[in-house]
Amino acid sequence: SDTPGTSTGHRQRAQSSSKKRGVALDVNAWRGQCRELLRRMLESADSEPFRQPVDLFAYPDYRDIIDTPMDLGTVSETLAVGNYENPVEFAKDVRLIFSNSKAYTPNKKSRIYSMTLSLSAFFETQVLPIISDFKSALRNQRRSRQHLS
Ligand SMILES: COCCNC(=O)N1CCN(C(=O)c2ccco2)CC1
Repeated sequence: SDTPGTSTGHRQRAQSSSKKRGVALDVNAWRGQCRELLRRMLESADSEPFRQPVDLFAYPDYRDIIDTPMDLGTVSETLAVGNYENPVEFAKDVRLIFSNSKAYTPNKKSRIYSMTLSLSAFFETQVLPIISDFKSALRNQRRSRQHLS
């Protein structure tokens, strides 16, 4: 229950504080969060077919069907060298891995495709808060910069 008689008054808000609603709105937090999400995906057995590019000698028709190959190793490298500007770009590449698998699979009961389904279900639950926290941080940053202009 509220402490009786407490007044909120005119609390001084530290200018530099970017904390709102208890969430540290850090526009750069997404990168470490995505790196950690990738690490957890790579430790899962379900990611085994998706850690490296597809072997075109093992799957000679792969490029007849798939225009833009993608794999978790490539995503990790792109993230590490700073070539994603935000978590939405990162998620787009990871989702490409799953859509490629769905497009290539000869049937929906294939073992590798079933691994895609469980890995993507895990990914989507984990990436959602990373993207929404980033978008909040961006709104907060623009709001605080706007009053400076
Ligand atoms: C050990 O991993 C080597 C690289 N990966 C690889 O060769 N793959 C993964 C991608 N892929 C499929 O998504 C698929 C769907 C149905 C059958 O395959 C084709 C096979």
